[in-house]
Amino acid sequence: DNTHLNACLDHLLLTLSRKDKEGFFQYPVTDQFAPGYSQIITRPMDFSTMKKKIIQDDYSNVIEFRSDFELMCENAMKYNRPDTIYWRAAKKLLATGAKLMNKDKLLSFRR
Ligand SMILES: NC(=O)c1ccc2nc(N)sc2c1
Repeated sequence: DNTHLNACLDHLLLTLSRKDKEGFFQYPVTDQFAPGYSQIITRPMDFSTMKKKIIQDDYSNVIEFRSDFELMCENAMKYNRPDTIYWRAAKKLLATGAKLMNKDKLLSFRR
């Protein structure tokens, strides 16, 4: 059962979500706000979608959760130019996530 994993993922999501004070990553990006977004970004991801996936038991481990988080940040660094607040927020968020879900540290959690 995913009970323990989901509790961990909820904690990670809350911690990462709190870093996004401007709310750039809370909900799916619409073409209305970001012209041409759906043509440029083939695999959209955002915190609300990640929350839904936790509730639906879609994640089997933290690695899968981290992949969606990284996808979300990389999408923003692909669509937005480096001199934008969105690109800079994504880069900063990505660094926060890397520390929180450090690859080496996670290996020690494996059975
Ligand atoms: N996550 C993103 O890439 C993102 C979010 C919000 C937003 N609003 C705009 N006017 S462009 C834009 C991009």
